This record gives sequence, C-alpha cells and structure tokens, in this order.
Amino acid sequence: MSENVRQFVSKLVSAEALDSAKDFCLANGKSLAAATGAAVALLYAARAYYRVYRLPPGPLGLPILGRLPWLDLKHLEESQEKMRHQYGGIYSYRMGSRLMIVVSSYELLKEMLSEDVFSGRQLPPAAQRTAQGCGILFVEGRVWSEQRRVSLRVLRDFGFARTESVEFINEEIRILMEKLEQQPTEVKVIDHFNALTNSVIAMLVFGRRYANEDKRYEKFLENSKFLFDVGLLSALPFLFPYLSKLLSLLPMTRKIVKTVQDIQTFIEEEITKREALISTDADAEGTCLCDAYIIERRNAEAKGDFETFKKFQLVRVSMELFVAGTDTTAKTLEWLMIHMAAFPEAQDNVQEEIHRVAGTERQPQLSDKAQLHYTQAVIDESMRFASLAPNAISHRAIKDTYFRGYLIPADAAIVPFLYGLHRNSKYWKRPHTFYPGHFLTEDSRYAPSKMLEPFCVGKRACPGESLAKLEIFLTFTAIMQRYRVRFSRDYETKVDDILRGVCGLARDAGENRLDFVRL
Ligand code: HEM
Repeated sequence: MSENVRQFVSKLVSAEALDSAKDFCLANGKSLAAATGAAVALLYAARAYYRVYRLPPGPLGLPILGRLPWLDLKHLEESQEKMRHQYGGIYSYRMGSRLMIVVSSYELLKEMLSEDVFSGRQLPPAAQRTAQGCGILFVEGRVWSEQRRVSLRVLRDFGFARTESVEFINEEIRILMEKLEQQPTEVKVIDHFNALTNSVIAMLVFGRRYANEDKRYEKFLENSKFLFDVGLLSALPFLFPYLSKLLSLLPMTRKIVKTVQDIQTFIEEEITKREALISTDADAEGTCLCDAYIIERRNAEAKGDFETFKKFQLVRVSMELFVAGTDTTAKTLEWLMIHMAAFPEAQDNVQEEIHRVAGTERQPQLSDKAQLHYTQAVIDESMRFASLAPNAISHRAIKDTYFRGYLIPADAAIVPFLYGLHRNSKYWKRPHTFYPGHFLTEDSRYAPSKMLEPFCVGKRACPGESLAKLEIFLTFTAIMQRYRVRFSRDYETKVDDILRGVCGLARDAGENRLDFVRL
C-alpha cells in the first residue's frame, strides 16, 4: 500500500483496525483467494445460465457434440420438424458447437430477416482465404450491399423477361427436347436440366454459349457442381469452429480450396477475353454480367475508386451465380417431374389445361401464364412440397441482440427453416399431401400464397428468383405439352424413397429414372 493511500485510509479507519485487517489477510490469504475464485466462477456460471435461460427454447445437448447424436443427418429437415412441433416457431439447439436459432414462423421470419443485425454470414477460415472478402454469398456490410445491387441490376437488365433471354431459354428447351426425343426412357433428367440451367447462367455471365465438347467448360461445370454437392464435410468447420485450423489440413478441405481456385482461374480467363472485346468508349453498352462490371469498373476507376469493382469481385460474383443459380433451378425442375410421375391426376389436369390454352403445337409462352391457373398452382405446390432449400442458407447474428425477448448471441447461426414453414398446419390445409388446391380459389383460379417462400425473405432473399421462375415455367410447360412422364420400371416400387429424398444443403429427390412418353 503506498504511503499516500495509507495516510488517506488512516483518516478513515484507525491504525489498530488497519493493522488487525492486515493480520487477518496474512492469516487467511489462501481462503480469501479461494473465496474470490469461487465467487468469480459462480458469477461466470450465473451469467452462462442467464444467457442460456434467455435463449429461445430448445433441447439440451452434449458438450462439444450438442444435439448431433440425436439428429438424422440424411433427413435433417425431419429431425428439425420434430423439434418445431415441440418448441414452436423459433427454437434453439446446438449442432456440434454451433448454436442454431431455427425460425419457421412466417411472422418471425419476415421480421427477423429484415434486420441488418441478422443478415451476416458465417465463413470458415479456409473459405475466407479463397473469397478474400469478395462476392455476395458470404460477405457482409458495404461490399455485400454494393455487389448485390449490381448483380440485381444485371439480372433485371439481362436476366429475365427480356425477349432475348426468353428466346435463349427456348433455344435451350429445344435442345433438351431433342435429347428426350433421342432417348426417351430411363432418363436421368437432372443431367438435362443441369445442362439447360448452366447454359442460361453462362449466357447471363459471359454472354456466350459453350460448345458441347468444350473440355475446359465441362471441367468448370464439374467443379461448380462438386462445390454445391460437397455436403457435410464442408460443414465441419462451421460446426466446430475451434477445429477449423486442424480441419483445413484434411485432404478434402484442400480439395475444396483447389476446386475453388480452378473455378476462379477459368472465370478470370473468360473475363480477360471479354475485356478485349468491349469498347473503351464512355457510353459502351454491355450484354452480360462481365460487360456490366467492366463498364462499372472503368467508371469507378475514373473517379478514383479501385476497390468496388476490382476484377476479383467479378470473379467471385460470377462463380457464385453458377453455384447458387444452376443446381437449384435444375433440382426444382427435377422435383416437378417427380411430382408429376407420382401424382398422375395432377399431371392429367396440367396437360388438359396446357392443350386447351396453347394447343398441342405452339410452345406455351409467358403470355399464356395468366390463363394457366392449375399449372401455376402445381408449380407452386411442387416448390412447397419439395422445399428445395429446407434451411435456406444460414445467417449470422452480427452482435448480441434481443429479439422478442430472446437473446440471439453474436455468431449464432440463424436458420430460416423453410421446410418447417412449408409443412406447418397453421398455414396449409393439407401440409403433408401434394395438394395444388393450396394455390387455387374455390372457382379454380390461381391464388399465390405469401406463405410460400422457397427463395426466402428479407435482406438476403434470393436475387435469382425471377430468372429461376422464368426458366421453370417455360421448361415445365414445354415438357408437359409433349410428354407423359412416369417412373421407369425399376423405380416404380421406390416412389416413397424418391419422394422422401435426401437432405443436404438442398433437399434432393432420391435416385430416380423417368420415361417420357410422346403425347
Ligand atoms: C429455384 C431456384 C432457386 C432457389 C430455390 C433459390 C433459393 C435461394 C435461397 C433460399 C437463398 C438464401 C437466402 C437467404 O440467405 O436468406 C438464395 C440465395 C442466393 N441465390 Fe438463389 N435460389 C434459386 C435460384 C437462383 C438463381 C437462378 C440465382 C442466380 C442467377 C441465384 C442466386 C442466389 C444468390 C447470389 C444468393 C445469395 C444472396 C445473398 O447472400 O445476398 N439463385 N437462393
């Protein structure tokens, strides 16, 4: 104790009292330290308990593993449904060490996902290295809003409802029809749909169609698909963040990083070709995403901004449009075919309506849509029933926040549980049945439902929704006009498994083959 302090304290207490306090401390030093330690531990435990107590309700789990031993990872959506029945429209549980806040109530989803604080994203260190803070999918803040704005503009200008885009999609549909004509049985239809959706995104991003035999392009597509399908392994650093350094040494993690690099190299080469093509005039006009970025970059650089549209931003955004915009649309189309094969009465009605409105020769067009009430209801019902992105893409809480009285801790994963939204009996008359009536009025007119949200809601909602819907409508109606779809012989007995599917990042239909019978 310094002399000044001693003098000050001695004014408050007598010298004897001070000396006896000193003697007490010397005699009981160890006990005091122990008592202080216990008090700190108690406070810490009380704080931890208080935080757990303030979380949305949910089941307890094991240390480190959380609820993992109780989850059916092949059908995660079903495990989460059970918890939804028990705990309601917002609940929490630990998956590995990651706290998940699962939201499926329509009102809560709308409210929560419209807030910036719940619009972050988790990105493990290995992925951070490859993303370098660029793109849309895994970035936050100003970079995210800027890149999203430009992409949405490009998607609007070049992506949908433009006559050229519709013509391009129709040309791809014609190619698809030729393939079905040549081989109508035992069709692995997802391959055809992937080819179609990849071509559409290639046109949107690079402004060109690639030849069938282009080996570089084939490898690029294979790599993009690998990233979409890689599944649980890529989720490990997300579930066990403290192991991410160790996990980054695994051969599979290195393969993922290498695949991303290969994709980026391909895209960089394509951009360089595009740069050489586009005029340097100030009023130059582009025809694809690459052009739009190159023009934006030149304008920004003229104003001294060398960051916002740097080349790597374009590389990342292009890559993400391929990863997010191809398999998703293709798998939605595959589910539609599966549902038509599984529910032939619905298929009868769709075909009768298309033939009545567009006839049997002229391919159905967007202008027919308003009259195709039942067909639109079937497309919506198929998206509800499949719930392709059962957990959307999880968001990150940027900081500790209270939401409707619950604590949402920083870094918790916010899971928009769209499957739960789409199977809730509060919103749907027959949640577990394929029932197009969900989207029809009593006099059989199409009535969209705001509860159907396959593209999610809020600030991060899918920017590709309109393009996807355009591709789905044109492709589905063209096929239904010409072909009766049914399961190939070996798959007729496996319908339940096919419909149950497998749940990864997307909810995939089970292994299937289809026959297309010409009408
Ligand atoms: C049927 C097809 C599709 C479905 C079901 C779908 C679904 C979704 C969902 C659920 C999300 C997550 C939203 C969130 O985090 O809240 C998302 C994000 C995204 N989607 Fe789609 N999508 C589809 C097609 C497309 C297409 C065609 C494109 C591009 C042309 C695209 C580009 C993106 C991008 C870039 C994001 C990230 C948005 C962000 O983080 O701000 N998607 N999509």
